Amino acid sequence: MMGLADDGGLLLPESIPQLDRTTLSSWQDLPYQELALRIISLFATDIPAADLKSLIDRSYSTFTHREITPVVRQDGLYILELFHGPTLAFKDVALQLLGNLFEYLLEERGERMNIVGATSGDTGSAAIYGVRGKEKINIFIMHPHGKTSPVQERQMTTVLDPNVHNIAVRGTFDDCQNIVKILFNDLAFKEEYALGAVNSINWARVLAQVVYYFYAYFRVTASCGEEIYFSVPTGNFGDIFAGYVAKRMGLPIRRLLLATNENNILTRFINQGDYSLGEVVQTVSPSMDIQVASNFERYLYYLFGGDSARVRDAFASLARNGRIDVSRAELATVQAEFASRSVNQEETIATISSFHAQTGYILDPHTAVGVQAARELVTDGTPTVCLATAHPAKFAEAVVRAIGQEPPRPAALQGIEALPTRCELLDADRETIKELIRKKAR
Ligand SMILES: Cc1ncc(COP(=O)(O)O)c(C=O)c1O
Ligand SMILES: N[C@@H](CCOP(=O)(O)O)C(=O)O
Repeated sequence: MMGLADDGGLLLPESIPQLDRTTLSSWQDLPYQELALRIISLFATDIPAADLKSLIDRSYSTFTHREITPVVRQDGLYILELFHGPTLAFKDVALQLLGNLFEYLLEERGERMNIVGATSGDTGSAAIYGVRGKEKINIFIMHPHGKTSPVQERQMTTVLDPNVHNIAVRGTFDDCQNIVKILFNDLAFKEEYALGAVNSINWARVLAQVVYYFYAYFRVTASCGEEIYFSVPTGNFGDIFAGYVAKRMGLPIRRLLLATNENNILTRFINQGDYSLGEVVQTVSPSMDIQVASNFERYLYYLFGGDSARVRDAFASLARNGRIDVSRAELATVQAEFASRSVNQEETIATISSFHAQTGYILDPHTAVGVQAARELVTDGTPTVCLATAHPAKFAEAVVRAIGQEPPRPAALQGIEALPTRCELLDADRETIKELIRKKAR
């Protein structure tokens, strides 16, 4: 419920449960909701099992596929479709649940909450759909003005419920995320306005995303013990960090393949140990146009052997010198756990095109980044699951460039251009955003 810890750091569980082969085998055939209950219960020990079950069932009843996150086989790869929720991106898997968890806990405590979030396109609409119309919740979402896809922007700004406030910020996603962190670090403001977080700084977001790594693993392996790869298109390091948690819990993942677009700070880190900030580049996979990968801090905690003081020093160094350094031995650990490729826009468009030509399947540009990275990195025949993080209809322009035709539009997007919108255009300035929250908070 608190989002960031009071010292400005990200929260983690005290310990990560370890699963043995027998437990894993007994989960092999569970439906998604049942599996979610088993995994989330290991962490959410303060919510009675019957309540958690009903929250999970309600959250996934809004998905249009009965399997919630089905896996399909295409061109020798397994595609984990994470876009069957209300806003057609993987964020729905966590945010449908988070909206209901917030409502449940606020009701229990007799409290209200003002959510403040940042989005490069997908978190925003998924969070808005997760909490729209909820009595005790107000939501403020900042997106970088003109830098999301047109569909992403409309999915947010056409929601007119009185508890929803969209802010187009003159700046980048990093500016928006920075303002969120500044507001959460202003403890007096955080307390006065009861701020809540929907970004992956909220541990519950990561936890809900852990589930589909298990679900996909069980779909593509015959027995527990076989090792596989996951290829994850990455921006804020949240989704792939969920995979890392699954691996630490004992899921047999040989390596996580981290795929970036031209905003490749994480690829440079994994391949050369170079974590140095650059300028944000606008690409055809806009949701990954991020330099400061928020969850990287969580990974560093484990890489540094649980030494929080070193994590704090690393981020002080980032603020001072624009870079974080690790030792050779630590880099070797990183490279044993991850492999990485940066895929540029031309390659992304070419991947959508060639994949479509070979299979008839249309990839969205973010998924295409992950597919291309997998094609380059997997040379040993190990089964590989590529996370399909969004539906291609959210990024029609890029798809048309690649295959010369629009992807089919799901019902959720029909007529969205004709709907009225509401949004405020503001500077990337903390005081301006605070002022708006003061005016609209309930
Ligand atoms: C469609 C899509 N793919 C990939 C990503 C990257 O995920 P993460 O920021 O968790 O690394 C995002 C943004 O979060 C996204 O919206
Ligand atoms: N790509 C994200 C950026 C925010 O990431 P989050 O996972 O921390 O919420 C988006 O689409 O908004």
